[in-house]
Amino acid sequence: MTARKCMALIAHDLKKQDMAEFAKAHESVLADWWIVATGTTGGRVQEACPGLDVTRLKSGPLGGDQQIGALIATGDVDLLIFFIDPLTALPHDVDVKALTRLATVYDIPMALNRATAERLVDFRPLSAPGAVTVCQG
Ligand SMILES: O=C(CO)COP(=O)(O)O
Repeated sequence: MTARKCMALIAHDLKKQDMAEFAKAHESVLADWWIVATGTTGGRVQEACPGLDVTRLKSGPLGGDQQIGALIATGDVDLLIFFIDPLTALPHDVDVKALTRLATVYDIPMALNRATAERLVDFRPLSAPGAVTVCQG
C-alpha cells in the first residue's frame, strides 16, 4: 500500500447524491488524499471530481465494505466518511456493522453523516505535516 494518507468514502444509495456534492464542495482538500471507495460510491465521486485519486473497490453489498474494513485492520485507512441511510433495510447490514465496528476498534476518525463529515474534512492525521500537536502537562 502507499504511504499517502487514505480517506475511505462510502454512501448508501439515497445518500450518494449528497456524497457527490460533498466531494465536489471539498475537491481541493480531497486532492491531497488517496481515496478508496466502494464501487458505486467511487464512481459517483469520480464523475463529480474526475481529477481525484480514487480507487474503487467492490460494491458494498458484494464485499466492498469488508474490503475497506480489511484496509482499516492493516492500518491503511486514516479517515472514514460513510453516509449511511438509517431508514432503509440493507441486505448487507452485517457488513456495515462490521465496518463501523472495525473503525471503532482501530480508533479511526469516522463520520457517519454529512454534518460530521463537514467538520472532519480538514482533519489531518497526527503523523502528517502540519498536524496539531496536543500539549501535555
Ligand atoms: O452499500 C454500500 C455501503 O454499505 C455502498 O456500496 P456502493 O458504493 O457500491 O453502492
